[in-house]
Amino acid sequence: MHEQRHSNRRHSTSIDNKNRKRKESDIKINDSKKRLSSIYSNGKQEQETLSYNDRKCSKSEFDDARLFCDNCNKFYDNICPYHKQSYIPDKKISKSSLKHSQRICDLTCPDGIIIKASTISKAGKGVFATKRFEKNTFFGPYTGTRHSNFKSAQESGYSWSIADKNGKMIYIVDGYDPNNSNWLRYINCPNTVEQQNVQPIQYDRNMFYKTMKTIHPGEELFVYYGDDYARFLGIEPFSTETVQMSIDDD
Ligand SMILES: C[S@@+](CC[C@H](N)C(=O)[O-])C[C@H]1O[C@@H](n2cnc3c(N)ncnc32)[C@H](O)[C@@H]1O
Repeated sequence: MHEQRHSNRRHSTSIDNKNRKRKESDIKINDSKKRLSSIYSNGKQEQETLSYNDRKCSKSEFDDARLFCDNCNKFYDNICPYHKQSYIPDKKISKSSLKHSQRICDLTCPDGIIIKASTISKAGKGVFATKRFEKNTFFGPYTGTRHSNFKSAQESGYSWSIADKNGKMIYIVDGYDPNNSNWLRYINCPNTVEQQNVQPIQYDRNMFYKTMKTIHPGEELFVYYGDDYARFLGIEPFSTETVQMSIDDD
């Protein structure tokens, strides 16, 4: 799997180093968002102007610059030209207007998303829909501190690893810090395969979340963290190979 949820802890670097890295990663995230939103928000026009490739991709050819369409069961260089997909970016916030007690991640929820106590006992907070979201709606990207300290990622409980096409980790994105992360950090792991309604998609070196089915008002969002972390939470692993790279079998 390209995506792996790690259990536990943060790393430490100097403040300057941290700020510089944060700026660099902000630029990269913005590029990916622009790509995804230009593809999705302007889909019709893009379909005419961008060339897309409907060649089916094998696992070894996995390349996160392409997007998988569940309906066609194929990868495309850009948006699937046949099936509707949409992208909902985070709510924009002005850091200067933040009140003392506010945490940045809590303010990034887009319309139709709220954070409150999870339906899973002792799981803390979770994310709920207050309006309907269609299948194939993208959210994100997942934001956080970027580093490559596997051990600290393991201890954080809020980390995804971003991998190259050979499965080698490029970096970890760690949403542990509530002031350097977004609302996606609150999405819990489902206890059963039926509960799962969101899947992680690595696209353009960022982690996005995509709805796997229609989500109705009142429903909690759940993304499977992977077998290892499921075990850590005491959940019977049920890897359904839902990640982008692995839905390409005949
Ligand atoms: C990425 S955070 C999710 C947000 C977290 N609930 C919170 O309030 O900040 C992952 C942590 O949430 C809790 N969690 C997520 N899914 C869970 C589940 N199915 N059962 C128990 N705890 C869960 C665990 O403490 C886990 O380390």
